[in-house]
Amino acid sequence: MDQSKEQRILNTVSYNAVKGDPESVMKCIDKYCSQYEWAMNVGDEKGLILDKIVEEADPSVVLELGTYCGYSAIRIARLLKPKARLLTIEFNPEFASIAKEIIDIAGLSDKVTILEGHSEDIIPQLKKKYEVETLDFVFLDHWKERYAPDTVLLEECGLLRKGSILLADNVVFPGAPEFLKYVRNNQRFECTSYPSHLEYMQVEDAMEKAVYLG
Ligand SMILES: CNc1ncnc2c1ncn2[C@@H]1O[C@H](/C=C/CNC(=O)c2cc(-c3ccc(F)cc3)cc(O)c2O)[C@H](F)[C@H]1O
Ligand SMILES: [Mg+2]
Repeated sequence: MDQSKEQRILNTVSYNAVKGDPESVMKCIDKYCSQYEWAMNVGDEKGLILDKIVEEADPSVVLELGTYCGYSAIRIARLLKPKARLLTIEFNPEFASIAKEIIDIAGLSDKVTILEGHSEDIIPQLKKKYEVETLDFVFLDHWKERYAPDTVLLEECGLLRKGSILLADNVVFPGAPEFLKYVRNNQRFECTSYPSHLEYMQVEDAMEKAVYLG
């Protein structure tokens, strides 16, 4: 049976990237996905916005929803201070195993833990099973209609504290209208829009930052 697109992305990374160099892994994926096969990585344009927001936040505990091939996990983890860690949730076993290998090639396995399963099952386990107190930063990039319910779940589970930052990809395309409605009409969140473009395309997109005010 011929390989999946995600397997081909792993092949190009393992063949062309410099082991232990996150930047070269990112470049390799961006080059492949802009020249050969489009894939839903946050990409280099929105990635730069993500970088700035992560650097400004300098988070110790990060949660990502939707690992996919691990591109944004690498993008975030490469900026984290030594003791900081990133937990990323992925329910597709093929994607989880490909992401694990790509994150390992980037040399970031000590900072990144892939939690295999459904966000709505794993989020309630973060405190007890994964020793999380509260989350400093959450990157939402999974199924778009799950952004809002999972935000409510994070709050209900006591995982957000004053100043916790939520950053959501694709709020324009494919779009996350319920999420935008929820956070923008909620005085417990301070929202900022970051207009950009869909990864590797000219199509308009944006990311939304929602800071939890407690
Ligand atoms: C719902 N709970 C989940 N728990 C754990 N893993 C999950 C969960 N839900 C999904 N996953 C996991 O998270 C990933 C899903 C990412 C979804 N992303 C997109 O759809 C998405 C789509 C486009 C896009 C743009 C234009 C176009 F023409 C077609 C597509 C662009 C983007 O940047 C995206 O992020 C993964 F695949 C899935 O297993
Ligand atoms: Mg996305």
